[in-house]
Amino acid sequence: MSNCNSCPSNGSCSKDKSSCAVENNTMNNIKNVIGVMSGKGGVGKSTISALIAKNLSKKGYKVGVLDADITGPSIPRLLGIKNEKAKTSEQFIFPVETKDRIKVMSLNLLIENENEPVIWRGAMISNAVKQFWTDVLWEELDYLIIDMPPGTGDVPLTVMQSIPINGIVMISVPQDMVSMIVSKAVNMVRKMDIDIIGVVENMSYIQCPDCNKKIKIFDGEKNIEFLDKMNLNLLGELPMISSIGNISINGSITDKDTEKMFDSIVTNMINSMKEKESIMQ
Ligand SMILES: Nc1ncnc2c1ncn2[C@@H]1O[C@H](COP(=O)(O)OP(=O)(O)OP(=O)(O)O)[C@@H](O)[C@H]1O
Repeated sequence: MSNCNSCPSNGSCSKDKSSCAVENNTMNNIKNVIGVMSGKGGVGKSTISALIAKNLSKKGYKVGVLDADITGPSIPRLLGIKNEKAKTSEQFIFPVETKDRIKVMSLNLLIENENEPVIWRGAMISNAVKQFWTDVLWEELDYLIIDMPPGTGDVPLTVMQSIPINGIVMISVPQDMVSMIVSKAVNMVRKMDIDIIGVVENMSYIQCPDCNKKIKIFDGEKNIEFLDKMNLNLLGELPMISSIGNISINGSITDKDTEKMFDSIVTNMINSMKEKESIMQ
């Protein structure tokens, strides 16, 4: 199945073919693969992966989400899939499609009871992620969003080695931004020769519901210095707000201001990818 012609990185890849560990499924034609990553857990990586997919789909793109967070799979719930299960044949695994036509693959769509924990060793988890790339029939997609496992361990490494990721969106919270945790994740991605599209600063501030004053809980200035030093592009900031925290219940961001902010983050992401693509050509 290994085939450079069907690889989303074809044309922008500097790897020697013999050292490439990526197996592509020739039945799929995926134009862009975006990994959503964070240095540590709980910062909003899955929530933002789901929201990026929804926004891209609303913009008219064909979108898929691969939930590579095998031991903490929250993508189906965030995208409103409650009871559906993925079907399989001898050759393929078929993704479940949401109401807004987003194709989704997650371990929770393959197991009987979503409350059962996945008590697997690292190698099994890595194999499941690889299969989500090689065996799932994604067909034609403009964007495949990968909700990466948190941190810089074995599974994120396997994802980066076995899936041709075009770029990473790094999620951080302001307190973390200046810490070595984000630096570690950024350096790992760069060592793997993968582009960092930019950073989304989540839970950046809260807003007073009465006077609309923005309240920054953490000191933000050092974050700008940090981004500069690391040569990172800030795609945007998001408040800590119930309309983001409740998307699995409401199905989408319910207030216009936050929706606008999110829309501009996704537009920045698309433009940044296009810019880098045109530089490489
Ligand atoms: N901007 C936000 N405002 C309010 N709540 C948020 C926001 N972003 C994320 N949350 C909430 O924070 C919690 C953690 O989010 P999420 O599960 O997306 O993080 P994660 O980084 O993917 O975690 P994990 O490492 O467990 O996969 C969730 O309860 C989510 O609803």
